[in-house]
Amino acid sequence: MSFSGGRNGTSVAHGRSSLKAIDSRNSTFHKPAASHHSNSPSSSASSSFKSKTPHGSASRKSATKDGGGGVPGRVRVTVRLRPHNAEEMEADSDYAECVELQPELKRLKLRKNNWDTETYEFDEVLTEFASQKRVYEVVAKPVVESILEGYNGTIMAYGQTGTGKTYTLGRLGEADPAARGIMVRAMEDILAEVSWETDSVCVSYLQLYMETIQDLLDPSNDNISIVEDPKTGDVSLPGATLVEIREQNNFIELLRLGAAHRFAANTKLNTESSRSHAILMVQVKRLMDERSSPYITENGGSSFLSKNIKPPIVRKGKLLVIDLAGSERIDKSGSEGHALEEAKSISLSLSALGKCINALAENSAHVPVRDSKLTRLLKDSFGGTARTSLVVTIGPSPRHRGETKSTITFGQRAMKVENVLKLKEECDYKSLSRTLEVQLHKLIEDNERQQKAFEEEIERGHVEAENRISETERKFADALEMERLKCQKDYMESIKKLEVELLVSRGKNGSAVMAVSPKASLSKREASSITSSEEVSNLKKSLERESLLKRSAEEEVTNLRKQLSQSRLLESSATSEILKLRQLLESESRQKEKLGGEITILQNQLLQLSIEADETRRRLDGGGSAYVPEGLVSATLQVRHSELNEPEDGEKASVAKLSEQVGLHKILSLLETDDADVRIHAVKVVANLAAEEANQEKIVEAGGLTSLLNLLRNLDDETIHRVAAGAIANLAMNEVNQELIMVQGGIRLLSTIAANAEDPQTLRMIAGAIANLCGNDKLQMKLRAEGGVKALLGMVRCGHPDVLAQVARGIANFAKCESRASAQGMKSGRSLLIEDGALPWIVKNANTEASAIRRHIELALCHLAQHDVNARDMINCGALLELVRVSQDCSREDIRILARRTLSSSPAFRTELRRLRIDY
Ligand SMILES: Nc1ncnc2c1ncn2[C@@H]1O[C@H](COP(=O)(O)OP(=O)(O)OP(=O)(O)O)[C@@H](O)[C@H]1O
Repeated sequence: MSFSGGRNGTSVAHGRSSLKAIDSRNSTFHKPAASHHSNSPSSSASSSFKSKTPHGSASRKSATKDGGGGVPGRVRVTVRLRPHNAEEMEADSDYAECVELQPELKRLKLRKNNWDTETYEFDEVLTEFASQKRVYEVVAKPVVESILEGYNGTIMAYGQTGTGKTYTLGRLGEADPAARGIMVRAMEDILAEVSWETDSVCVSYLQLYMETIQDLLDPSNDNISIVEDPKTGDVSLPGATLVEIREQNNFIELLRLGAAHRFAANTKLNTESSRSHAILMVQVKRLMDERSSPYITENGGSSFLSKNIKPPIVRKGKLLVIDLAGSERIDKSGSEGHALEEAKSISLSLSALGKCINALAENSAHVPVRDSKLTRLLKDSFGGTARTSLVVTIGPSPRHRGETKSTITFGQRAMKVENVLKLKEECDYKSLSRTLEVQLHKLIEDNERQQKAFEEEIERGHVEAENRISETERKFADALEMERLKCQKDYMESIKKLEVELLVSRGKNGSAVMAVSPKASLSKREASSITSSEEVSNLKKSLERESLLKRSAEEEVTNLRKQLSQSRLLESSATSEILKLRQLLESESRQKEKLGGEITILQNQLLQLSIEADETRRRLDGGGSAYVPEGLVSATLQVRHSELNEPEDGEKASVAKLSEQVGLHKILSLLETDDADVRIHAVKVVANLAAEEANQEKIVEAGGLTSLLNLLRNLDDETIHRVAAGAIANLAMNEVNQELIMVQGGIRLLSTIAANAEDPQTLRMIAGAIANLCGNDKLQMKLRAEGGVKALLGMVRCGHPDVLAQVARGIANFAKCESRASAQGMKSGRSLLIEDGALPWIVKNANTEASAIRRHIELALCHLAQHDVNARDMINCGALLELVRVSQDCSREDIRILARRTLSSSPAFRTELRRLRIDY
């Protein structure tokens, strides 16, 4: 809460930057520093913040960003009135409405007694006709929007058993989607906003029963402890089941499971009453800016880590939706045995909550947060740095006026509690490190793959070049060898030829020398020499050709050698590239190691923090008195529930005090004093005391009623008449007193005074008193015989709307008792009201503008119409047509239904309506 916060003038802890600056002892149990008042936290937030996130763009209405300073506001309180239930319809029609709502003025009027009301203002006032959608929008939507932006928020329902807390928060709306409650609608809005790639939504559902926290999703887990971070003040329940929600259906399933496990014990007040506080905890984690995720840039196929590595920002919002157990007083719950223990435990935790709220509202230095588990759980979620919305639920029944008043007072106090919203934002180093690690692995793998491919490529080129060289060399050697062999062969053949030719020429020459002339022998020699020189020149040519071939082969070899050296160069440059890649890899590994080191440091810090948290928790558990002085704790325990819940208004408190100090007998004795001023004052005091149900019996027992009737009888003083009639009207709320008033001739007396009085206030009191008596079945005949009905009808001459409202109430009560008596066979014949001439006035006023008058008359018409003996009179004076109008136009559905039922069950009405051709 800040139920935490800093001492006045000390700023509250928030965010990472404040971690070191906050001393854990001072950071708890104090009122937040800011004291701005704002009627509407949501409006102040919307004007103060423009958050730019991938999720919440600037267009979002309530986008908020506190820039570290926090958003001032206060707890927002809405009051919701439950419609009458069937039992109240039956039992309460004797009484005036207890509560009147003015939603347009955001006001609630609570009836103090027959003629007096108290007015309260709330942030919103929701009538019994408010739809569940409207309730969600008013109570919960601003809180849900805050959660999505990284704030803590709480929505809590407080009120007497059976006033609609679970209806408001927990309805699943499966049969009728319009009936979906706040829990279901809140999750719908959350799921519509979050992104599944980056965000998460987790839910726990718990109940706090008899000071133990139990897991509604796993009932065997029934003693969950509350853990509080000593530095940030964050409260968590590490033992609770945490379920990640991605689909609304899964959430509904969880709610259904939780509701089935919720412990419910019957009490006299409500057979389905919840005896535990139900707590739904929704944790929303959102990645705020996708651009701030690790900067890994793809660049032409090769990747590298940017120098600017920023951790992603994560915002964490925690929503608590709390359906408190019924707030009724222990004595009123009628519990015994185990149920009494339950009621005490509920009372203890609600008292503790009330005390914390009182302390916060009064800006007190100490907020007694440790008095109950409920307040410890709410420490970081009520007021303080969280946005808080409280819906107080009330019922319409005047019989529970005391509880309704207590609920309203609780709500009024809560409206004074300030909050200073704080953003729950942190850097996600873990996810950064995870992402970097993944990226690093990817880079290493990429590099290894590329290096391998490159090496393979080079190897392939190398082998290919070698193959080509050896092939060329082999070809060249073959060609050379062939050429050499050919040359050799040609040469040998030429030599052989020459030798043969030489031999031939020698043989010829010898014989010729002997046979022919020397001249002929010479010319033959010359011819042979010419042939040889031709052959030599041929040989030379062929040698030259061979030389040319050899040279071109040599050139080819040189070329191939060049190619080989080029490919060797290529290989060495590839090797240096590989070297560079290896270096890059090494530097990336170093970077990874460095990050690993940082992560280890952070983990150590985390460990250190959790050790400190454990120690602090141990200290707190072992000796809470370090924070809450012993005396305060025991004093707190002694404070009674009633003291806390109902700080009385000045006048009532002083009257109660006076009565305590002076004594009731003494005050009543002053009614008979001769001093007129003292007497009037005493009558006023008695009237005020009589407004409280608890005093009514005591006053009558001590003879107060007799004294008041004597005053009316004996004094002709208008003020005395007015105030004494008021006191008698209050006493007439009690059934036993009603009989005593009759026995002591009260009706005749009141009727006589009414006949002569002109003052509308005096008439209003008398009409109020008679109207109360009209609701008593046993007194019907006597009341009428002593002129009560006539007196009541006579008072309409005054025309004042307050008097007319009381007259109408009396008539409705009387008609209801008559109708009941007729149904039980205890009465026959037409209504005494009709006999006494009430019908024309009823018809005339049945459609009046004043709702207080109209509602009673509409009820009276329905009661009169129940019995066919009244039908003829009703038809004759136009009451039937009014009844038809009521069955169609009445703003209250229950009355419309009653009128319709009455019309269709009466044969006389049916015949008449057929005759008139009126559909109903
Ligand atoms: N606004 C409403 N409109 C119609 N019916 C309502 C409304 N509020 C409550 N009810 C009905 O009143 C009854 C009691 O309501 P609910 O159980 O919500 O009260 P509660 O305050 O949660 O009681 P408890 O403290 O015992 O849990 C239920 O039957 C419910 O349907």
